[in-house]
Amino acid sequence: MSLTVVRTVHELRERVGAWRRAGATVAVVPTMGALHDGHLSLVRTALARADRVIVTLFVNPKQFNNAADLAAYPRTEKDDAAKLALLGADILFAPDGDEMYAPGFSTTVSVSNVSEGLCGGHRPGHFDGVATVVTKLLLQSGADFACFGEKDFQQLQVVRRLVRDLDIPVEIVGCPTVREADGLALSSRNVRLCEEQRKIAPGLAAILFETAERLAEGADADAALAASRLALTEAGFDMVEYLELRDEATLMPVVRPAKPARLLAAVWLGDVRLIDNVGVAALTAGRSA
Ligand SMILES: Nc1ncnc2c1ncn2[C@@H]1O[C@H](COP(=O)(O)OP(=O)(O)OP(=O)(O)O)[C@@H](O)[C@H]1O
Ligand SMILES: CC(C)(CO)[C@@H](O)C(=O)[O-]
Ligand code: BAL
Repeated sequence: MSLTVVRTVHELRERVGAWRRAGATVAVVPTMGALHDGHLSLVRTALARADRVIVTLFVNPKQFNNAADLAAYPRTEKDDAAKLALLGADILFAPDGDEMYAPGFSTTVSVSNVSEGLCGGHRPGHFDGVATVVTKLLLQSGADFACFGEKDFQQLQVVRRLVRDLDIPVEIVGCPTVREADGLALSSRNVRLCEEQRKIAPGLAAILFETAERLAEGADADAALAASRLALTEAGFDMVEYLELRDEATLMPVVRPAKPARLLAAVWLGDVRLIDNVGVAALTAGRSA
């Protein structure tokens, strides 16, 4: 089967309806394009889960709180389609702005609690934009499965929450972060790093993994996080936007990881913002804080 590029919700529904009548299951992978191996790992997971796979490509203006970031976002639809055809995805759904948000569009999906703080605290309106477009993509595709990367960990929890709260009949599949050989999490924004910044960038993952290990061994969280902030600055990052330890499921702040936790960070190199996160094993009863 070859890849079909679909531009309208009407055509998407027609095609999915035909698959359904033939008894096929469907997975969707929402993206903003500029596809790299991180995205492709989501597509592979989707192909393994379902008979048919839709990849969506929409650079969603509602989730950008910074006009320059939106303008600089890479757009490479032709290359993206070629990669997806090679992998065996069935549909690339790439609507234009008016198809997604018809004139007069007035609805916002807003998820509280998990979307507060972290990226939500620093990108006002971002998760309202994400929740609104993801809700639309899930309803438009009617998929049984939807794959999201753990690289955007808070986004994954926001999506899990909205699907539960709105009774959308889809299983959310979280997929592990794909990294470069030096540990840097793949991201469409990495191409904007200059040579010097690219050398500094893997320091983020290295420091997160080291800190996670110290926390799992019972190190004092405040002291460990303060040391890591300093280490990030010394490594050459221009700004540490946040570095926090949160409960893995609720994203509430934690001081001692009695349950599985996540260490999440956002840092800046020049005008490029990088995010990453790693799991922190729960302290066992025998370990002291
Ligand atoms: N390195 C990665 N490993 C696994 N999944 C990823 C990775 N990078 C992105 N994804 C996932 O791909 C999906 C689409 O993400 P998106 O198109 O925003 O790509 P991105 O590389 O994260 O771009 P950005 O520069 O916006 O962060 C999301 O579910 C995201 O979590
Ligand atoms: C989920 C998403 C495609 C919604 O626009 C976007 O936030 C992304 O690419 O992670
Ligand atoms: N990967 C999350 C999309 C964004 O940064 O807007």
